[in-house]
Amino acid sequence: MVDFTLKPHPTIPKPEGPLLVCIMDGWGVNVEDEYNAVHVAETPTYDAARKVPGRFRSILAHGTAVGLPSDADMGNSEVGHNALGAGQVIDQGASLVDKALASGSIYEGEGWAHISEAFAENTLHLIGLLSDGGVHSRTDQLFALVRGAADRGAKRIRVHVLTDGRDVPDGSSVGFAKELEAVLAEVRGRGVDALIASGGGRMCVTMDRYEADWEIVRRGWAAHVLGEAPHTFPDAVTAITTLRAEGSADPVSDQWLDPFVIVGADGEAVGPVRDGDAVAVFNFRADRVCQISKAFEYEEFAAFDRVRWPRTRFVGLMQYDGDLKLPARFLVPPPAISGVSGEVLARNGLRTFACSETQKYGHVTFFWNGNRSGYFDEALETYVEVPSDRVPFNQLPLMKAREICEAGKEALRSGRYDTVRINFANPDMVGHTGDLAATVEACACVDAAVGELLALTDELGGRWLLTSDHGNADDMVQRHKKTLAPLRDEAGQTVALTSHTLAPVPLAVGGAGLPEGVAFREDQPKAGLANVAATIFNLLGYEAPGHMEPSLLKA
Ligand SMILES: O=C(O)[C@@H](CO)OP(=O)(O)O
Ligand SMILES: [Mn+2]
Ligand SMILES: [Mn+2]
Repeated sequence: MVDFTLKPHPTIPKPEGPLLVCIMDGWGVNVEDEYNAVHVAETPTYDAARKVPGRFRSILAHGTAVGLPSDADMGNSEVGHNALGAGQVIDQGASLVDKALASGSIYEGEGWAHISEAFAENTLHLIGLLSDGGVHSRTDQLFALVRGAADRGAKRIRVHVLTDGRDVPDGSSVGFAKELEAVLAEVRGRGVDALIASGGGRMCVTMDRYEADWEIVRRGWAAHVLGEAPHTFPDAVTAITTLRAEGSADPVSDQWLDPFVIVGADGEAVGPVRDGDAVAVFNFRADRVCQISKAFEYEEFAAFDRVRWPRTRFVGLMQYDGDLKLPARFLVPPPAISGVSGEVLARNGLRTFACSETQKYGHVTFFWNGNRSGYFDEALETYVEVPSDRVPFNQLPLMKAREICEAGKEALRSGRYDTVRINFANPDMVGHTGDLAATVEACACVDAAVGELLALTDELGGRWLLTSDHGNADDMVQRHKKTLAPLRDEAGQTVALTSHTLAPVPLAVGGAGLPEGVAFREDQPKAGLANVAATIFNLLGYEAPGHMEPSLLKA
């Protein structure tokens, strides 16, 4: 049972001004070389914070420290914000799916029973991100599901693939498509009619998030469900290699492949979705599959014209939104995240302001609150979303940092909030483009905006905590596994790294209202993101709640 009562801290008094909590998304602490955009950028705010003895350290943001299956797993926004907001290390989706596959329990639940009703007479469609990145999905889990369905009576399987190049190297989607083809050939050998049916790049097709651009989802619906796309191909490997060479994005990459449909010798799409079919989304992470789930599941739906809405047996690999019960049926129960800091604050009458731009809006609200889409107490909380641009973000590395900064300042000045929580998306979203120069600019923009927020917090006699959710901008080049030397292509150019990194992230505290003796303790060298929530309670003048990982402050 969670005890929600907050007790005053014995030595740290409540602050006179507000507490600013600032997340610089994708800002890691890493080797300081020319490929580290954080290091290359002009960052006077960050540099000053780093110099204060006892008030700067790094914390772990990847692997088992944040509930991922292994320490080879890079961190990501979902697990990062879950850990930051909950103050607990929670077994995350990827781990839960691994366990359910290993024990076979995935085949015993209501979700599997629901889809397996369609196996004898209809088609099972599997839709999701095709890579081993482990952020949204993993190919080994997809392959297990294909084989598991074939073993359990599925007669016809169609896979709809979203190419990655963001959590894994650009160009790797060809290899993943080949691996999937081999698994499908294997089950065809057992008499199952199994094919890849459609696909497209994850940033262009289906995997929009937080309703940034429904057109992305509409393109996916057209390809997966209606069997319609601007490009048709006889197979997925041909589709991906051809579109990589000739697609319409500039530059074309796995992330931005146009939608495509696989057609048979007769020119007909091999796998549109029909009434009575089963559809399973095989991503475990929620944000980028909520919208496609709504399109399948909701009878009332106005986001785009579906043209045709097949009545399907729909499941998610997990339930993606517990408040919305979306989707109603799922293969693996999602992590139970309770006693999160947002709820503790609300139950104690403390007032919260949270803000980011669309791309990260759900990160500082939904993920922060343990995957809950609503408020704990609307009277005490204000959430503000600044609409994101709809361009590849290296074109506009400033993104919405100015608008977010202004919204944050207004909230700080208003005196209406005990905590003001801000996420700056730039280092992460620009880092994912692989464009080093633009990412350097992104880091500088964020540093400047953070500088203004810290200065105002000081002026108001407040306190601040500066951190991140995982690395990204801190390493922008793919490296030789052993020597760590940058990889180069045939032309001698270094090969960009578009993914997150395994780097730890900064944690800095300060503010004119922070009593002098407050500093980080030295006995928690392995601390991670889950230690931040308790630290925040201390900064607010309270003892850390007992169910959370310990605070990192001594006072
Ligand atoms: O863009 C995303 O979906 C992921 C990377 O796959 O990034 P983040 O975890 O930072 O949201
Ligand atoms: Mn992130
Ligand atoms: Mn990211």
